[in-house]
Amino acid sequence: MIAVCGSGAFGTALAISIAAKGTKVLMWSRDAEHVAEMATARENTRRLPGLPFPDTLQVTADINDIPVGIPVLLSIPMQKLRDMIGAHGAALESRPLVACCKGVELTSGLGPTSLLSELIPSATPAILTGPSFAADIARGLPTAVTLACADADLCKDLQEQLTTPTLRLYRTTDTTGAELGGALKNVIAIAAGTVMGAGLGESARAAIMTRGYAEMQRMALALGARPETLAGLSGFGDLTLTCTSAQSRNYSFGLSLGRGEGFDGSITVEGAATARAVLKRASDMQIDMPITSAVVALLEGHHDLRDLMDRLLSRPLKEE
Ligand SMILES: NC(=O)C1=CN([C@@H]2O[C@H](COP(=O)(O)OP(=O)(O)OC[C@H]3O[C@@H](n4cnc5c(N)ncnc54)[C@H](OP(=O)(O)O)[C@@H]3O)[C@@H](O)[C@H]2O)C=CC1
Ligand SMILES: O=C(CO)COP(=O)(O)O
Repeated sequence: MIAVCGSGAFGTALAISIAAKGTKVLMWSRDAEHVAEMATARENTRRLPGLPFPDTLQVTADINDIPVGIPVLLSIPMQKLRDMIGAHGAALESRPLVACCKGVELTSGLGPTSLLSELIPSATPAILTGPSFAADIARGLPTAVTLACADADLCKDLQEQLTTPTLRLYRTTDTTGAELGGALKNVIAIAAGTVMGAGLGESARAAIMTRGYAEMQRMALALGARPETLAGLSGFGDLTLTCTSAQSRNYSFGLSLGRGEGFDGSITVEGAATARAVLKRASDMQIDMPITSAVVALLEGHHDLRDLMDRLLSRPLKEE
């Protein structure tokens, strides 16, 4: 048995996929009304409509229903994870906790596994990340992602528990690389969407993706990530998906920015807060991140897009 905390699009998709192979899954949400709705409809009509729950998937609004010791997947947006643990951490002690979110916390500069280690030292943190849209996972379309956990034996055990016939997990002990890949690619996806929304063309997007990847590597390697993790599913793989599909909320947010249109503020766009958190860390460490810096400037309304493109294009010429 496993549990999933958070019944957003991603938590629900993982719960459906894992339950569909016969594993018992208990999904928790803080919202009792939503839980009652899901229990009756046997689907999550609010966040992932049209994808029915297998019989092995149950829902609860009481986190204490989660049995002691079983692995818990935490699918809560990065900037909300501290609040969620603050309110419910006592029920999550002494067990594997698999962060299923992508970002860097604005207030602390920590990624999901470091934050879990700080808040629940008795638990063993892991992270599940990589190129995967919730709807694709829930529909049973073929998907491959990275599972990272510093405890190699536990990582192997979790890999077996969480892999399904259509959701294939690769494992690594490099939690730093896996979580930074997932966090940083969202910032570059906003930039890629902006370029496309502004009609600057696919060549410009390819440049943003490639130089964005260079930026991701500079930051991640300086923080101890392994290059092969960045080149894998959680880094290059997710960068490719997120910068090229309008299914991505980060990319779509960028499209709206580029077109000068508004964007629904209730939609989870992890890259916006992460861009600010990463830029602060980068400037403390004196790491050059011009695309991240341009995204932050755009978000804060300090410069318009044309001005920012001119700045990027007029940087000193250098070796690749
Ligand atoms: N959607 C996708 O395709 C993918 C998403 N991810 C990642 O998964 C993470 C979650 O995204 P996603 O599921 O799409 O987000 P959603 O916006 O769909 O859902 C967020 C969920 O978190 C819950 N939540 C928010 N704040 C709290 C809190 N303080 N306490 C308890 N629960 C809380 C929400 O509950 P409530 O409804 O009550 O507000 C909701 O269930 C993100 O980091 C994202 O990057 C990764 C891969 C794919
Ligand atoms: O992380 C994702 C795909 O791997 C989902 O991206 P968005 O959060 O931009 O929708």
